[in-house]
Amino acid sequence: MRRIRLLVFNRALGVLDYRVPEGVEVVPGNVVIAPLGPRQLTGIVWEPDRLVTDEVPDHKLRPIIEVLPVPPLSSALRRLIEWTADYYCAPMSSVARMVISSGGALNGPATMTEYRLSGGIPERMTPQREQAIEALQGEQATIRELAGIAGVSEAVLRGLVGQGVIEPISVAIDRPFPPADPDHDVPDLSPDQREVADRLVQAVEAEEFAPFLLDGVTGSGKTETYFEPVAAAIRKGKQVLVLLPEIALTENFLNRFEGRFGAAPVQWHSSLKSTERRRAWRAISEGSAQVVVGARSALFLPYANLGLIVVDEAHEVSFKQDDGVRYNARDVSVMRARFEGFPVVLASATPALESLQMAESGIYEKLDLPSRFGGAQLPHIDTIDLTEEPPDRQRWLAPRLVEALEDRLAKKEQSLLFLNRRGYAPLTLCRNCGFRFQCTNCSAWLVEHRLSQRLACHHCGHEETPPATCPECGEPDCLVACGPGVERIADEVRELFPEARIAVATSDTLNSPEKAAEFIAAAEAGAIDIIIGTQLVTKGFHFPELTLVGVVDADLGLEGGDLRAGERTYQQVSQAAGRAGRGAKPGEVLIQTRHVDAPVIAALAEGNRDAFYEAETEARRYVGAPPFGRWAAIIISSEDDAEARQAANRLGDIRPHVDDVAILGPAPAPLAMLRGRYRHRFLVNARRSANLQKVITEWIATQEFPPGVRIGIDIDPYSFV
Ligand SMILES: Nc1ncnc2c1ncn2[C@@H]1O[C@H](COP(=O)(O)OP(=O)(O)OP(=O)(O)O)[C@@H](O)[C@H]1O
Ligand SMILES: [Zn+2]
Repeated sequence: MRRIRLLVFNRALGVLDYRVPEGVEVVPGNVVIAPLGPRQLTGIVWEPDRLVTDEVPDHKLRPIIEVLPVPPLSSALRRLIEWTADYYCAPMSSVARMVISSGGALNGPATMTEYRLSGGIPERMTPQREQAIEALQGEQATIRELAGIAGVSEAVLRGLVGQGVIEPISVAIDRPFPPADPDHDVPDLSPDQREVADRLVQAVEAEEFAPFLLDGVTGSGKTETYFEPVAAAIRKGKQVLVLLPEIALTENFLNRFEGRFGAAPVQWHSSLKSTERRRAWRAISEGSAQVVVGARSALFLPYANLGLIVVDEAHEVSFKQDDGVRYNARDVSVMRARFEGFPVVLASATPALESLQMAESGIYEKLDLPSRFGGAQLPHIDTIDLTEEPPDRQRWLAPRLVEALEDRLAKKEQSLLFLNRRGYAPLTLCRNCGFRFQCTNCSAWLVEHRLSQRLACHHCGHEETPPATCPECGEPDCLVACGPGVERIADEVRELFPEARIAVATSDTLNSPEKAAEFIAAAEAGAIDIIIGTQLVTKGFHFPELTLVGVVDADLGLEGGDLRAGERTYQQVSQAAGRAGRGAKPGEVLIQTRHVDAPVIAALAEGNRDAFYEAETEARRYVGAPPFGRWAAIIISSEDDAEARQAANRLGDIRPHVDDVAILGPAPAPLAMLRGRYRHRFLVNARRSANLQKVITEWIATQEFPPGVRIGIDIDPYSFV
């Protein structure tokens, strides 16, 4: 009688015991199918002593149905799942689901049908058929892809299939990825780059846990530098994961990767088709995927043989997941490297204070690239005090910034205007009665998007068409836009410089890898004079002709009760500034602000990074914020406000009184309603000595909540809404 314990992908079911039938081999980490009533469920075999459950007597155990044909999850990965669940107060099943993130991959090898020319000739030739036959010589793909290649409709090709001119071929879906060649095109590194690269290569060869902070100024060539340890890992037959914060960056990265290694890496992100997902998942789990580049979700995949993780732009907020398992991929990367015993590189020009602190206390090894590659200079930075040099009425660009733009246009150089606000205007109101357009599901204003002619909520995605009359007072043509978004800045630029070629770059306009690639190609080819963009364009891009960066509103991020506002502003503005003057010509940055004396702005203006970090460190030490203490946010939400408030108050009444842990609240969350749910919040501030997770889990566990109430726990939060 062999009993096994399963972690199943259903939080309510949790942990279940089963019997292994005669002749079936099972080891911990196997993914299996088991019966539950009339249904079937998927589970992972776990060590029984690490998962507690009420034991079912032997005679009641049902046999599992099948062991799925995928490699068992390694014990290191199982430990990572446990650690992540514990640290982020999340159910293990939810973490495990991020590992098994392609249902299709679990079913073993599969085939699909592709088509190619058979050599036959159609009974009747038409111009389109002729065109197709000519274009498809030597091609093999799906009908849809072939239609794209030939520039004819799918119907034309189906007609040719009917006549046997095009024939179906069965191919394995999971065909191998082209191999990367570590010696394909090795760059000449600068002496600084060489030193850093050598140290990292050495660490890869040592095959031991080693965390690095690669601290290099914008344009220092961090990518070329970390490609060397990537090459070293490939030579050793180890897999590599490169995490990028944004899908828009992938295209740029892919080109550089292909140039260096002669083949594209394996990609992992949310826009993959399900066949691409399963192909990638299987290659990753079997070890044939050498280098994977992906968004944060790539971190939990079951790599057979990982030997290096690089987290590029490691300070980026997008590594933090804000729903489901609220993990930070930067921090979990370090844990994964530790469990599996390999180096991890956090690369950034503006590291998180936490990362710098780890380096200072000797836990991370710090590697520096203090100057730009190829002799390019860091840009000259200046502030524009909007209280002294204001723009004209209903304008947002101060005269000095307009002059600078004009100057670049005359010199045929590129400019970038950075404003971290999508759409046309963040608020629309009625001139007659003052009515403000608000989201019906959230306590947030609707943002006008003029290009797509809609009012949109940036929190829940709710959209409306702007009405012709005010919904409150019925007055026609009375709506006014308040404040600027990037679209409005674009209008202003168009009016000022009708001849300029401009591009708006946001997640609305660059919403697919193809569109991002098109934008990058146009910008690199000098086909854009002025780029107007959100934080999306501040990271990673390298446009050599770009010599002017205008920060339209540096104060924007400083508003509100965000505990990380200072750091985020510093990072965003420096990253934006970092796009200027990366080529031969020097760069200039103009920062528009109303608070020239604010420490962040002053540090930015002086280009004095240390001053900013010192001030921020002191401020954090004073309030016990990370890295000196820890924060957690607990959000209690319900569709019924009274229910949410009562649940929060009851929880508040029984709050634990523990040394070193302060529990603030409950209070309505800054975003008091989100997606139709009312939200009340506790903020927990703990010293490092306290066991924050234990205090929170035990506290929450003492209460039963009505079914409509949800409790969200966010450890080390980045979002304070
Ligand atoms: N050793 C090298 N040989 C040739 N070109 C290089 C080398 N190192 C860097 N470059 C080039 O210099 C430019 C800047 O490098 P890269 O974009 O990697 O900088 P970065 O440090 O990532 O900057 P950021 O933090 O701003 O993204 C790129 O065009 C890159 O191809
Ligand atoms: Zn909304």
